[in-house]
Amino acid sequence: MVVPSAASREMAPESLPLGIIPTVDMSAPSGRGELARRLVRACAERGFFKAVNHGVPARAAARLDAAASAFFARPTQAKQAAGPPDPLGYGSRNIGANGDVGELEYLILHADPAAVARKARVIDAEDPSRFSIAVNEYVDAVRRLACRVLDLLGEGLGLRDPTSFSQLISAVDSDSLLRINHYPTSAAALRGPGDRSCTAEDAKSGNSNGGAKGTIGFGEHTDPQILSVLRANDVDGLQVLLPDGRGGGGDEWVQVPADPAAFFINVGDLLQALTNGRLVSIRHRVMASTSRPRLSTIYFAAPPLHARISALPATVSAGTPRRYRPFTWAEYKKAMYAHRLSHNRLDLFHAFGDDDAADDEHS
Ligand SMILES: C=C1C[C@]23C[C@@]1(O)CC[C@H]2[C@@]12CC[C@H](O)[C@@](C)(C(=O)O1)[C@H]2[C@@H]3C(=O)O
Ligand SMILES: O=C(O)CCC(=O)C(=O)O
Ligand SMILES: [Fe+2]
Repeated sequence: MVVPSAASREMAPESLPLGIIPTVDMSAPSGRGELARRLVRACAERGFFKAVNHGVPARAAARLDAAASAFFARPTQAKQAAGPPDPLGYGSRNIGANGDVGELEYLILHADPAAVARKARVIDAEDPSRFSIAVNEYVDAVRRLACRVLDLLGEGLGLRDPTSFSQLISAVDSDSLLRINHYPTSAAALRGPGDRSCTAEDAKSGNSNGGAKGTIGFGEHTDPQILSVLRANDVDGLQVLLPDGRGGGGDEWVQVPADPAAFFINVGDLLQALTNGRLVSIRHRVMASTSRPRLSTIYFAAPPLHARISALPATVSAGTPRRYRPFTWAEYKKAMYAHRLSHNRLDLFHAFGDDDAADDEHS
């Protein structure tokens, strides 16, 4: 386990070394070109970065947190009216439908305002529009941030159309989600009699319901979508797996120090496929805290279900043949829901020597 030093937490000018946890100043003090290059470096070498001066109003974040905290403070029975997750809705401990368990409760919402309005009726029966307004305002702000990041990545990668990625997530029928996770201090509050907590060792061995130390809040996985935009309160817990050679000495879990004013942005599986592996979808997990509850919100920026995901021409060459066969997001989602959280889903879509010419940039 690597705990970054205070120096690596400080904001670095765009040209300085990345550091274990790259920090990117989205106000572009060194110019747009430098910002685009730094984002590409961070997403290619780490798969994630911490965004500061990101432009998301603190008021939008505070309003959403207040609405979420009010929901999680409700009696269990009232919360269950918004579940079970199908896969949208309220869930507790069970993650997905394949036996994964974590020490959390959560809400998964489709980011579309009509879907939010429908769910708001059971989430805040007293004043559904209060909940919808908080979610819609927040989603608008984080979608804008995600689009800015994707456009800069498109520029930095030299795409023929640098807006190719952001177009996918801003389509009216985009399948983006908002997930709000609540990790209570007393995990026992979520468990029934006889249930045990899930440890890092259990999660590794596929048995996510064991005992002992190092309790897993949310087991290791990659995010399947294009880009994930995460914000959490001041409670640590998020860890990322730095692949061999990047942290020095083998794969290593790195603790990401909490910063409620920042966003933590990671590459999803689809962006790895669209860039032919140039940008990497990083494995991450959350360890449960024993002292204070953690509240986190993640916007998963996704394309429409029918979108065809195929490596963009700028990322395919004779020396770098296509790594994944083209697929639709609907096809990928089907595979993802059929597997455990920790499964390497992109492996299911390997091209195996198929080095056809790349498709058009608009998939
Ligand atoms: C075990 C599962 C939960 C998950 C769907 C899956 O079958 C595999 C991917 C999981 C994940 C991880 C990132 C997001 O939190 C999530 C909403 C997603 O899109 O993929 C979850 C899914 C879920 O909790 O439904
Ligand atoms: O709750 C968190 O901080 C991250 C959880 C996560 O990775 C996810 O929901 O996909
Ligand atoms: Fe995740």
